[in-house]
Amino acid sequence: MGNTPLLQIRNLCTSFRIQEHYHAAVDDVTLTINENEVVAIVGESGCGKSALALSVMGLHPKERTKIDGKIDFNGIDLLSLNDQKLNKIRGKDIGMIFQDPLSALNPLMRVGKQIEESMSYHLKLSPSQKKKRTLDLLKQVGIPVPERTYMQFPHELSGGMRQRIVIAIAIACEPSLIIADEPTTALDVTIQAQIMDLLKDLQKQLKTGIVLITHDLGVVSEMADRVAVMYAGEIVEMADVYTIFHNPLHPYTRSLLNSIPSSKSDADRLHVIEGIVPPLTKLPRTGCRFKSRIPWINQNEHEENPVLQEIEPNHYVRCSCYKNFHFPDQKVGEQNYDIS
Ligand SMILES: Nc1ncnc2c1ncn2[C@@H]1O[C@H](COP(=O)(O)OP(=O)(O)OP(=O)(O)O)[C@@H](O)[C@H]1O
Repeated sequence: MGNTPLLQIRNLCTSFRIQEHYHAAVDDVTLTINENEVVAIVGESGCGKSALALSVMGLHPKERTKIDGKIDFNGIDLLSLNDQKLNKIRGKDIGMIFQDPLSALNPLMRVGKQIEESMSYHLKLSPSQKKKRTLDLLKQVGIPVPERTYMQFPHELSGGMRQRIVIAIAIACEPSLIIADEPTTALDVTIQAQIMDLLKDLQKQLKTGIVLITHDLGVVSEMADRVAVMYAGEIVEMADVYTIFHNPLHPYTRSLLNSIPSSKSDADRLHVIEGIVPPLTKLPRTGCRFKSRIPWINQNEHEENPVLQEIEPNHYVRCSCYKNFHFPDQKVGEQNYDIS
């Protein structure tokens, strides 16, 4: 993992127009992804993960979206680019992998041609060079008989195989950054693990930076170098993956960790905070946004204007409510996570 910044997101606010007002789904997010680094963005549904990713890729509908802040990719200010210039970067320098491989692929085009198409747009290769590279890519993403799959249509492939094709397209131009938004959510559990293993291997080979968006902390522990935990549009905790798993501080992070299925005792399951992320129009915009989900905590434990504070080197937490936080059936200071 290098320390050269690849993507620098500064004070990003992404707001959507709902009726006549704009509501921020991403609210003042600052985050850096270094070269060859995997940064996971985690949080429940509706916390703003996809809104953040789509902002980086410039894929929000312009007429209903307002984006403020700065997104710097390799020294290029992405927010200042028009679609034509963004298209030159998307798919070439930034690869994308979305949740649903079927909707990411063209149902009417053979798999081989789809991979070649992305290369045609960005690379100057002869038809035979493109075909050779496509077959190599199919092999690289674990397709057993590349020559056959080259000629197949997406509907002839399983979900896992389709996601492998999407990954082949994402890496076709050897991007320095991949944005993977819930890359395995739509797949069977056994296939999920295979796809994550593939992504992990490719990341090591290609030394690509990855923004990995997921609500699955199991996936995070396998793959991420650093983790940003988002709640209600804000980052509430950010640290390296070891710290997040061994010394989580924000109540929301502690609760998410206890919601990981497998190997959790019944007691841990109790320590999962009830409720959901409020819809955009009902998000609290002042104070600690998590306050309403932990009503048993004394009001004066929360800060009036919580900001992300670096409480130890490279470990950031928002709001002082983490300090004396406990789950309802716990004593203050009692840990609910495995620190072995
Ligand atoms: N284009 C849009 N117009 C209006 N509201 C939107 C739009 N896109 C997202 N939202 C809202 O913004 C909030 C954040 O959504 P987002 O999709 O980023 O969440 P998420 O954390 O990625 O969740 P999921 O895992 O379900 O995709 C949600 O309340 C969502 O309803």
